[in-house]
Amino acid sequence: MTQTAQVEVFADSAGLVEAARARLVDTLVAAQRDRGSASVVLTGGSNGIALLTALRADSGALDWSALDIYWGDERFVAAADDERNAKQAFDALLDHVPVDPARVFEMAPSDGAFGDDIDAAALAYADTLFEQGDGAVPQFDVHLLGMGPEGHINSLFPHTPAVAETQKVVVSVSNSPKPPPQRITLTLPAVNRSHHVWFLVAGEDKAQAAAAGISGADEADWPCAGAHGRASTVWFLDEGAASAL
Ligand SMILES: O=C(O)[C@H](O)[C@@H](O)[C@H](O)[C@H](O)COP(=O)(O)O
Repeated sequence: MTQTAQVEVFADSAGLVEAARARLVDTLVAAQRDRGSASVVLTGGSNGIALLTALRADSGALDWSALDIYWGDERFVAAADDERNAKQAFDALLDHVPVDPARVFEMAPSDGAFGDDIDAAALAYADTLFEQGDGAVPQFDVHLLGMGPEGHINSLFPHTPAVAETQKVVVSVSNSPKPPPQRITLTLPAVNRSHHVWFLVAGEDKAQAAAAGISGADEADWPCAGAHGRASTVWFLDEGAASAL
């Protein structure tokens, strides 16, 4: 069932990142205690990566070896390209903590197993999700989301086929309005399998999108409005991003 969004406002981006870090550790540790393992979907962007840097410094009682790690979207570039969300995540965190490599599920790069066939790479990620979820997208414990000023989340941009997708759980995007143009992204039906969906949003330029997302605008206009966790939807905002609420 979709819950009402919770809104948490902090003085600055450092404050929201630290609050999200602490709550993420608590949520994942609780899932590991209850089920033996936990799962998280990572996001790119400055706040998403700052959260990973913070986790490297303090991950409390989190058992890194019992954590499944996914990505909500990826720039379809070469594996070594600094634009790649996964590369940034390895640099900030994953190269420095004892994750189980078999539990880290990256989207393919443009020089990987599928070469430049972005549709095959997107299909392969859907297969990975179905394998891990026994035939359905896993019910992720936490799906983290950054957000652009026009309300995009993952690589779901306003008024695009990707944000309107209702069947496929992973799609390719070949003309992203924000570079790089080629991306792979989870769709809203996949995001919305998550127990918790948490937005990490800072800056006054995001205020209108945050207000639209929180008040339940049309997701074609504001893709952020279409993402909901089954147990919680939390907006971690700084004062600038909260200024239009
Ligand atoms: O290429 C992209 O699409 C961006 O990386 C984007 O998805 C990012 O996550 C958000 O724009 C939030 O970014 P900030 O956290 O830096 O505001």
